[in-house]
Amino acid sequence: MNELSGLGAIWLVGCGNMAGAMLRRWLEAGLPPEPVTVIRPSGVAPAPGVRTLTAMPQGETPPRVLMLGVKPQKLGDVADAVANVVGPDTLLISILAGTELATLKQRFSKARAVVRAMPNTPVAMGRGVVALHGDAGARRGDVETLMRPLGLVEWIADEAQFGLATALAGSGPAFLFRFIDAMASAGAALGLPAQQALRLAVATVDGAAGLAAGSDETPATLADRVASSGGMTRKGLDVLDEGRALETLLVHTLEAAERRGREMAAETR
Ligand SMILES: NC(=O)C1=CN([C@@H]2O[C@H](COP(=O)(O)OP(=O)(O)OC[C@H]3O[C@@H](n4cnc5c(N)ncnc54)[C@H](O)[C@@H]3O)[C@@H](O)[C@H]2O)C=CC1
Ligand SMILES: O=C(O)[C@@H]1CCC=N1
Repeated sequence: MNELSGLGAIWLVGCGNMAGAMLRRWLEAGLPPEPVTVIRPSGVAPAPGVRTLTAMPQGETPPRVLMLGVKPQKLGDVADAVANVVGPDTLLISILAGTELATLKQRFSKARAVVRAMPNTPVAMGRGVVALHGDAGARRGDVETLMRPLGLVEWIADEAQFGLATALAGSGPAFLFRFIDAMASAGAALGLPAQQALRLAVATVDGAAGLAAGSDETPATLADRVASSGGMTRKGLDVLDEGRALETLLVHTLEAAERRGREMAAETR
């Protein structure tokens, strides 16, 4: 039996881009659709066989797993209905950026365990990242069973670092998409046909990421291997490295995202 099929009833409250990507991957990885209930305003099933409702079911056994997948700004809209359906056997997982564990525990005090999960969109391919924080207790194994098919799973022990992990890995795909665009635009600005530059940029980032992921060498060593002595690449690296230009830009980028996470934590407290 697939490990995912033993998890019991799973309810997803909100199923847009992110929760939808997680669900697609779970189904692909062997989660049967029958135990899944999706609660979403459209009532449109995100996948065949998944029970899809426009409002929280009433009078049913509390789910074993309930995942909150709405925007943080919508937490207040769904919180009372969710609090009414969680039970002492429910593992509550929140993918809301910013919203703190203490806020979730206070709102959903009946839940057996409360965990924050921060996925990113490549989970749709099983090549994402899921950062986790919380007191899963005896349900830790269930959390890991659920998240493992999505990609790299990392527990973040200190919640103070969860916002940074969110900025790096949760928001990270967006920053990399910008990087791909910037590489392509630079190539086009200097004379390559735009579509060809984009194809080259996407394939280069894909291949380089695969090489970094599959290698025991550090990215710095891999970069040195590309940069032949006295060759072209070193001159390009010198531009990125001058005054730590790229690193400084990324520090500012992560800081800005993390700062917004802290604001959202306060807004949902
Ligand atoms: N998009 C991303 O890459 C990531 C998003 N997140 C988190 O995931 C959550 C959702 O983000 P997205 O999927 O991007 O947004 P989204 O807007 O695509 O999804 C939110 C869904 O919630 C539904 N919804 C709104 N009100 C509802 C209600 N009262 N009851 C049930 N469902 C309701 C909407 O119809 C929508 O489908 C956010 O809290 C965000 O912080 C976390 C990690 C990455
Ligand atoms: O932008 C956001 O708030 C969420 C968190 C990580 C990715 N999307």
